[in-house]
Amino acid sequence: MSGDADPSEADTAARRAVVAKRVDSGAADLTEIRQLAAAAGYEVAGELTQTRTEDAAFMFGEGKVAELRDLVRRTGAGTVIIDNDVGPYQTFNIGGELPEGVEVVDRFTLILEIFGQRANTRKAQLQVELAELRYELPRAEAKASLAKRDERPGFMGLGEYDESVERDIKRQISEIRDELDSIAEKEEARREQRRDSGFDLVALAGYTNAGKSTLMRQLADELAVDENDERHRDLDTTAESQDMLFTTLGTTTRRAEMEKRDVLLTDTVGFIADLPHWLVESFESTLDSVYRADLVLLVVDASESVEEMREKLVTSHDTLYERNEAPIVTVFNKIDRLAPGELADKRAALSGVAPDPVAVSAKTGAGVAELRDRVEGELPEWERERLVLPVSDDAMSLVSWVHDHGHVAEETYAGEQVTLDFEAKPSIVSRARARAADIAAPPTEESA
Ligand SMILES: Nc1nc2c(ncn2[C@@H]2O[C@H](COP(=O)(O)OP(=O)(O)OP(=O)(O)O)[C@@H](O)[C@H]2O)c(=O)[nH]1
Ligand SMILES: [Mg+2]
Repeated sequence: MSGDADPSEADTAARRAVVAKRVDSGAADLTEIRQLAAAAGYEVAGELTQTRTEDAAFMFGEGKVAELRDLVRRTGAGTVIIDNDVGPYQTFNIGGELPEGVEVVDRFTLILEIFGQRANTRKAQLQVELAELRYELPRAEAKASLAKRDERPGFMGLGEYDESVERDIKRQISEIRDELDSIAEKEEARREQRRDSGFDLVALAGYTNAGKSTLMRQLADELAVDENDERHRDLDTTAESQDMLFTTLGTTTRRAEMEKRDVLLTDTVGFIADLPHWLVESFESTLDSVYRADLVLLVVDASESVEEMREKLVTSHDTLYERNEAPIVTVFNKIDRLAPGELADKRAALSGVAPDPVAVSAKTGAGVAELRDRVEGELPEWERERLVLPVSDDAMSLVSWVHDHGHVAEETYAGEQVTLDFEAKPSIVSRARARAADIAAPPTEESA
């Protein structure tokens, strides 16, 4: 290609990619990396796999790298995406063997690229920046120490690296952490406030593409409760959601319609297997709404094979295991895509990792009513209380407060008295009792 190709053509070439993967043994599976590449907006023009032990210099064997170069030439790809943890020197070396200007991207930079494109809130942007810096840090360290020891004079061709680069990265990391901490504190305060108002907090969790956002639309009211909602095209019921990984990056909260309980439902970022710790940690607070929920709905795509479902369930449980405090209900989604009998077989095969799952189709709405019942059944128990109050303005305001924060079974008026029979969270019941006591025997001037 000539150097002065028109920019849009150059752009198309850059988005055309070859995907490659090396495994130590067995056959390399490119399904996921292809999906990730598509999610980042690449067009996959070729693929290459190799089964062998890792080559220190090139990741692949040298012959394979030559094959890769030919494939890149043939397809006119501008990017090579490698589904391995490629070291900084390996990236540099592979790049040196490829036609001029071809970029080498590894699995993690690809995921970061997707996150970067989807980050539409301050928090998500900070998290992406943090992950990028944490990816960069060990590379800057390696470059700095190499430059210092002057072992590889030619290495400076990569750019001038010294310790100030490293120091700068560390300073930026600590600034971003501080800002993320203060965002997390505000979110925690908001969660507590919502709990105090009688809401139960339910979080949707699960592997990316399981159908969490689609299920959210089935369960939620029209009313949005988060200020950044309008930026989530996810929630737009008219938008046809795509079969894509990581469509949701931030979290969104909406009220869900339940029989008795007032539920706030939060949609979250999807899990994915094999993420390096620095990436998981950068997005940790995204999962706070899962860890701190009253109930977690763990959504899995039941149209996948039993093996895939098991692997994803295990990944999800691993992610939840350490920090999660809430009970978990497993939801088998996409049952509209199952053959007769398939659901029963899968239930049986997965009973060890998913005891008693609820089966739904977020698309058709099948099973969603059962899911609502199950959510109400699994939420922490409410307390029952009966209050008898003299009819007054204060009593009426308490009655409407109880309606807002709990479920009133009976409200009867007899003479000058109102009897209120209701259920609510224990904390709500005790506040109602205290207010009722004040109404029955108003505090005197001195004690007020
Ligand atoms: N056939 C069928 N497709 C579904 C169902 N639920 C979701 N989908 C499709 O599955 C794809 C992913 O759905 P999403 O709701 O975006 O998945 P998600 O879990 O929010 O994904 P991330 O936001 O990437 O974590 C979309 O193409 C949906 O239309 C279902 O019950 N049946
Ligand atoms: Mg989603």
